[in-house]
Amino acid sequence: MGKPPNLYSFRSVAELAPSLRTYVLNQQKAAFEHHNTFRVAVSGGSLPKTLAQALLAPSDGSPGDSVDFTKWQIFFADERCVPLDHEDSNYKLLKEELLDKIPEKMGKPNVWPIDEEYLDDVQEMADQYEKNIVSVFAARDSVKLPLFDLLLLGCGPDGHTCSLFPDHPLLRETDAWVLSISDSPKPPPRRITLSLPVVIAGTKIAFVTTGGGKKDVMKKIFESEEGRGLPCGLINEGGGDKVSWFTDDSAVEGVSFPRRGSLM
Ligand SMILES: O=C1O[C@H](COP(=O)(O)O)[C@@H](O)[C@H](O)[C@H]1O
Repeated sequence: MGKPPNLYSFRSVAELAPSLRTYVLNQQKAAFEHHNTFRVAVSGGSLPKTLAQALLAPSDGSPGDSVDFTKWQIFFADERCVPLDHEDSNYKLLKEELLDKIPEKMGKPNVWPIDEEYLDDVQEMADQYEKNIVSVFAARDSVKLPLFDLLLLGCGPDGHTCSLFPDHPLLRETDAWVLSISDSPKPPPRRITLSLPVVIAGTKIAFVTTGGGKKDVMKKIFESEEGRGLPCGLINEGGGDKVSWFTDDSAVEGVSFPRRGSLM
């Protein structure tokens, strides 16, 4: 591995949110300068709530501290194959936590939910979702990684991220960009997910991991060989210092190298 990932720890989610905001806005600025659009992949789970806390906070008025959702393309890093109004839907979660709360003056992002037409065919769902991503970027033949300017990810207590689970054969997939899974160990079993190479190729990758329920897996990921082989560990390994972890103190209790506080 080249340079190690960045690991930032804050006393609370309330203290983490402003730094996550600054980080996301820095990536927004870089992406706008590069291609006048911001291509983001987001996870479900605990992430949308913290993300909303970061992005919906009032601007401090300084140049650069403003979210321009009109130029955001939001995809799902993974999605459960359920209707969009189902309790398990990552889209529903993001909608309720963030999208529905965006004030008019921040503009509306372009959001890419799964197509419910393919709920009965999880592989077709994955293929169609990949086509959607490609449609935003051009024809697949001419599209090269990285697809995303920023991936905003969670980390499950077992070290999974997106719907990439420990020891699952999907971790070895290197061809397709969007994969299907029918045996997810965490319910619901049928899902689609970005592949490991797509995640690792992201321009920037941020994990947001909070709460004492994550401290054992965090210690594993950052301090053991076994943890380095977990999906989150593989992203640390492949992404190096493109990867930043935003955690609260309880999630990294006993982990040896978190830097406390603001990253700026
Ligand atoms: O099932 C999932 O879990 C992960 C982790 O969720 P968290 O609640 O522990 O943060 C999430 O990132 C993923 O999008 C979701 O489908």
